[in-house]
Amino acid sequence: MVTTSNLSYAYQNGKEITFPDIDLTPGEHLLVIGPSGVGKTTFLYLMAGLLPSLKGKVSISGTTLNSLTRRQMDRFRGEHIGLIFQQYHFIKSLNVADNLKLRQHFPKNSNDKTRRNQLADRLGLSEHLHKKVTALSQGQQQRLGIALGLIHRPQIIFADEPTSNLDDVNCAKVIDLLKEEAEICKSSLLIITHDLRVMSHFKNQVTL
Ligand SMILES: Nc1ncnc2c1ncn2[C@@H]1O[C@H](COP(=O)(O)OP(=O)(O)OP(=O)(O)O)[C@@H](O)[C@H]1O
Repeated sequence: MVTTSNLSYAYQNGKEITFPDIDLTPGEHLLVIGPSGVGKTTFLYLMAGLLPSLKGKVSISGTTLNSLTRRQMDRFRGEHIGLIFQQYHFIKSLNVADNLKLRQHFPKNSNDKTRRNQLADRLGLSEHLHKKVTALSQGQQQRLGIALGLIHRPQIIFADEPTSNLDDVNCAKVIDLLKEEAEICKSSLLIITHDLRVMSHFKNQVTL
């Protein structure tokens, strides 16, 4: 489902960062761990087609990302990939429910209220659906970021430090939710984390 080979990247004036080859099958989980600054987020951005690789290639469900135009890549990502970022990408002028609705609308043109309510409930956001996102706490924003990454039932879930701002109760809820969503949708799940609470739940790990 997700394979990388001989992948490397270099930021302007930075040295080349090389990455291990991975082969992630449908429904498989993988943790990416390693010290700060080693290139974990860069690896995720390359696999999600948010950065072009310097060398090597990424294939997702048989599509080689380098072969897509930027527009095709945006559409492909919107359809197949769920991204959970360290920094949130919300529309600040909209409330929580409308951010979720917008993510359902593009590109799948869905308006599945049951799905929105179910995810909001699982992530403890039900009573905040009509709040502006700027009125949410850090932890609530992180949980909304997780809902946005999952709402369209992506085939592949990439999550960058999804539990960094969460207390133990919400961390456990998020781990359960990620596992369950991956199980139900047979999605591949790749998580970058330093969080020992997450690491103890996933055996398959690669260290950068
Ligand atoms: N936009 C950028 N321009 C230049 N250098 C960058 C940029 N983003 C990251 N880097 C550098 O590339 C290297 C890898 O960064 P990256 O964010 O991928 O590391 P990381 O392992 O995810 O770190 P952390 O665990 O602290 O989030 C670091 O040395 C970083 O300083």
